[in-house]
Amino acid sequence: MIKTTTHYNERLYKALSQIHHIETPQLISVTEQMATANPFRFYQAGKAYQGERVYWTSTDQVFTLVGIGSAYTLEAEEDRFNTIQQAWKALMEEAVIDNPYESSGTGPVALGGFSFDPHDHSRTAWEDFPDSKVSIPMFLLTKTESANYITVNIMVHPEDDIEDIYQFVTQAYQEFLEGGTSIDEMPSIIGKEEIQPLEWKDIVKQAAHDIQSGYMSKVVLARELEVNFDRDVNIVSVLDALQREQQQSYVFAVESGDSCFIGATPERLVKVDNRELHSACLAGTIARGDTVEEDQALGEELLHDNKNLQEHDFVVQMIREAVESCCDQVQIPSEPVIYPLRNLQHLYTPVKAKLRVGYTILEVVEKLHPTPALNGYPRQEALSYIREHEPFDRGWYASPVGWFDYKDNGEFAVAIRSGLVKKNKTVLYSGCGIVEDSMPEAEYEETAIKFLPMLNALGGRT
Ligand SMILES: C=C(O[C@H]1C=CC=C(C(=O)O)[C@@H]1O)C(=O)O
Ligand SMILES: [Mg+2]
Repeated sequence: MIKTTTHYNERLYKALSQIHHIETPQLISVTEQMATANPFRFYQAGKAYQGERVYWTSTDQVFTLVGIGSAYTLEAEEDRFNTIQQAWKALMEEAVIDNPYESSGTGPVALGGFSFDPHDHSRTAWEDFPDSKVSIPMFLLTKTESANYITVNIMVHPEDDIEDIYQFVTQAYQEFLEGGTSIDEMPSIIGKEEIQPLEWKDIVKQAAHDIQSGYMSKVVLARELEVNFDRDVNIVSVLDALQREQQQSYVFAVESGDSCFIGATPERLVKVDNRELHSACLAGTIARGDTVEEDQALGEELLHDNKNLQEHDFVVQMIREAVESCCDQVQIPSEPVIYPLRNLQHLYTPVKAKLRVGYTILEVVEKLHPTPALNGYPRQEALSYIREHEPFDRGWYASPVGWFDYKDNGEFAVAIRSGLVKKNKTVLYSGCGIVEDSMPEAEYEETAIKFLPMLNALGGRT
């Protein structure tokens, strides 16, 4: 249980009292430090806000955000990154913020993400997820290595009664802090189906051929795996399993309407902390070995394999170009290293730089997305190819998912190794980089391994 203090209620009341005769809605945000906090219990306690919860933890698993409810939601279709940035800026200029803490990710924070391709509107499964959606949660838990914080955000409207809001928030707050119930058991899998695997191999063959003829240099092609359960999927138990099993990965869940987009991705798009920028190139894959020797031999093979080095190199080239256009002191090692995960190992090149004054994290996201790790190279040719040949809408798969705060710090991951959960049905996504030497069967096997993190967490290991 988390203990709150009277002091906090006083600060909340004081912040609310600062609102007099407003003509437009205004955000109030009050942050308090907590002695202890359990992110899963906090998430579970927010059950009444199902459809408006977000979970996020960084790859080192020492930074976690849990958002419950929505004080305000920003969505945009046209010029989506810029439109959201402008709306956010306007909202922050008017906001009443009481946050005595320095920690990034406290105070007003927006959590959410974007679709892969706003020009692909063959939605179907993705009707709950617009092209962009970030929310400022009503209740935000921020857990860092050394401290826990709770931020309450409230949008006050001109006609609102301050006393009513105060009563509502303090009561809801107390209920939250009591914590949720224990984690439910996972339901059982009753059916599992790979969607059109043979057709997918044909598309891969065709793509390798089109690359050899010079249409483009690389394209990432994905496929789907449908999993059905005897009852509704319990999001917290999947998060719990992902977090235990997938070290070195961002574990996330974004609920929207009746659906939840969930996964454990190793791929960072960008992190900005006090203008220090980190990005990553992660592409090129091989299996893990059964013994240490076999594992190392596979790693060595990957580090010298031309096909995988090529897949990786397109990512490095493009990210370098994007980062150099908005940063100084860009540092990118000339050779990749191995990034080991539970089920596979990748080629990895870290990127570090100093973000120039005047650039926001969303501007960087716009420049970087989609990288050739999930799209291809050149960008437009690969995007058109995916639109034309992949027989489904990617929705938010392979897209930026993350957060940013009012001090312009934030982090976005690339949401791969993920799936869309809707009640008792889940669709998983897995893709791989096709270059001129790609072999359909080997790429098929690679996507099969990439399904495993989600499949295992759902209880579907065979
Ligand atoms: C597109 C995916 O992986 C990308 C990230 C790392 C390695 C990849 C590869 O080797 O093909 C992919 O580019 C996915 O997992 O769905
Ligand atoms: Mg690959």
